[in-house]
This record gives sequence, C-alpha cells and structure tokens, in this order.
Amino acid sequence: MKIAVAGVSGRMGQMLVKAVEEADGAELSGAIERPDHAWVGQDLCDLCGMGRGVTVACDAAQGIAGADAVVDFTAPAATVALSRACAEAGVAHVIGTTGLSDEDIAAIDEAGRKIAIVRAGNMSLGVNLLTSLVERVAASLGLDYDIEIFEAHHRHKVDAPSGTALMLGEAAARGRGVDLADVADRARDGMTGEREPGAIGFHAIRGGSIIGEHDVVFAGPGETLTLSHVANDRALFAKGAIRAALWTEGREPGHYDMVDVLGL
Ligand SMILES: NC(=O)C1=CN([C@@H]2O[C@H](COP(=O)(O)OP(=O)(O)OC[C@H]3O[C@@H](n4cnc5c(N)ncnc54)[C@H](O)[C@@H]3O)[C@@H](O)[C@H]2O)C=CC1
Ligand SMILES: O=C(O)C1=N[C@H](C(=O)O)C[C@H](O)C1
Repeated sequence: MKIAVAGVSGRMGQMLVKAVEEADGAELSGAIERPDHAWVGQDLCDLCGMGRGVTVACDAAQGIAGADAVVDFTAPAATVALSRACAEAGVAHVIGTTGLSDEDIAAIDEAGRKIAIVRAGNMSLGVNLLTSLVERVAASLGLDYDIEIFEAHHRHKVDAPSGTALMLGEAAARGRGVDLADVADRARDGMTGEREPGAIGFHAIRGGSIIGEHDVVFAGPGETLTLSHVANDRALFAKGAIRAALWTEGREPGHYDMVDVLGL
C-alpha cells in the first residue's frame, strides 16, 4: 500500500515515516508540510535520511497523488482541509490530530461518506483497551464514585484536554449513560463551590518531554480506584496509525476508530 505522511517534519511525522519504512506491505509515496515550512520542495531523504525520492509538498492534492492512504498528525485546520482533498481524490485518511472542534468533526464525517477515515485521539492498543475498562467501571460504580481524569504531556502540546483524556471521558460518560458535554468540568479555579454530583473533571499537566500519561480516578467513599496508561515511546502511536492505514484497504467509506481497526 502507498502511504503519504502529513506534517512530515513533526514529532509524529518523523515517527510515521520510520514506521512506514519498517512496515510490511507499506511504501512511502508522499510527504506534506505547511506552505511556509523550510522542508517544502526538498527531497525527504536529504532532510531526515528516510523516504528516498519523495519530495516534500505543501499542496495536499500533490502530496496525496498516487497514495492509497494518508496518515495525518498535524493541526485541526490542516486535517479538515486534507479530509476534503482525500474525499475528492478517493484516498483513505488516518487522523491522529487532536483538538478538533465539533464543526471540524462534522466536516470529517462529511468526507467519510466518500472515503474510509480512521480517527482516534490515541492510536495505542493500551489506551483503546482502557476505554472499555473505564466504561465498565463507570457503569458498575454509582455516582458516589467521583470521576476525575488527569493527563500529562510535554511542554509543546497545544491542546487540552488531550484527545486521549476526552476519549476516556467519553467512555466514562457512556458507562453512566450521560453525554460528556453535559457533565464535563474542565476548569476549576477560585471559589468553585462543592463538586457537582456526576461531574467528570479534567486536569492537564504540561512540562518537559512527557510523551503521554493518563489516569482515570474513581474517588469513592473510603476507597479510590485508578486506571492508568503511560506511553513510553511515540513509535507506539505511529505503528498504530500505519496499522490503521493498512486496514483501510478495500474498506467501505465511513468514519471509523481504532476500536474498529483493532477489533476490540
Ligand atoms: N492520536 C494519537 O495517537 C496521537 C496524536 N497526536 C496528535 O498529533 C498532532 C501532532 O503532534 P506532534 O507531531 O507532536 O506535533 P508537531 O507540532 O511536532 O507536528 C505537527 C506538524 O504538522 C505540520 N503542519 C501544521 N500545519 C500544517 C499544514 N497546513 N499542512 C501540513 N502540515 C502542517 C507542522 O509544521 C508540524 O511539522 C497533535 O494534534 C497531537 O495531539 C500526537 C501523538 C499521538
Ligand atoms: O500531543 C501529543 O503528544 C499526544 N497527543 C495525543 C492526545 O492528545 O491524547 C495522544 C498522546 O497522548 C500524545
């Protein structure tokens, strides 16, 4: 399968190029960066020692030409534009970008009528398994167990809560049979008053080079249960994303997630 990588110079972009090169049945066919980026127009191999013969494009249509799938860990506006370009070109779109708004997701849904799209705030097996556990625990415990979600990431991360924290929050809300939008408590400061019964709280730490850590805390009467995940290597996300790209081959149009890809 021919795979293009968007955001190729980024922390994840570089991991993705390596993961494509290492994957059986995958070949790098294109690379995309933002128009003002110094890598545009250059041979990828001269820049990072991988992807011989691939020139970095800034035009989406050019970057995905000849690709079967594009793997995209960039920024919300870039991802929405790329989804539209993929729908026009009939190229599958694997999205790891987080911080997407409801409007962004609606635009991606629209593209998913024409092509296979896999989108997940976290591409790791561990986190996707954890969502089922969180849902089950939330369904088993009553409202006297308060749910708080902690996430920690490196200093360069630009969105909060993380995509993973939101996936975990949605799983907890599903377990309780409520909408996350109705119960999420994302900012506490000053005289907040007592905790709202049924609230799901979010807390974000940003610092150093932390790759990604998530805790879901169920704080109950006389006991606290914590479900945790720690990512030790970004290659984890890249390998998941390439697995998703390979999974799209011959797939019907639709907006899928990693639970579909992993068959969980
Ligand atoms: N779903 C998952 O498993 C994971 C998701 N992420 C998400 O992936 C995204 C990227 O993360 P990082 O690689 O750490 O960030 P980064 O900032 O290192 O890389 C983003 C890249 O996208 C490029 N970019 C921005 N606008 C663009 C455009 N219009 N066209 C083409 N390229 C463009 C940037 O120049 C940069 O090279 C974030 O939203 C992050 O939260 C990160 C790790 C795992
Ligand atoms: O920005 C990151 O680095 C990460 N982003 C994803 C998220 O927002 O959850 C996944 C992972 O935690 C790393």
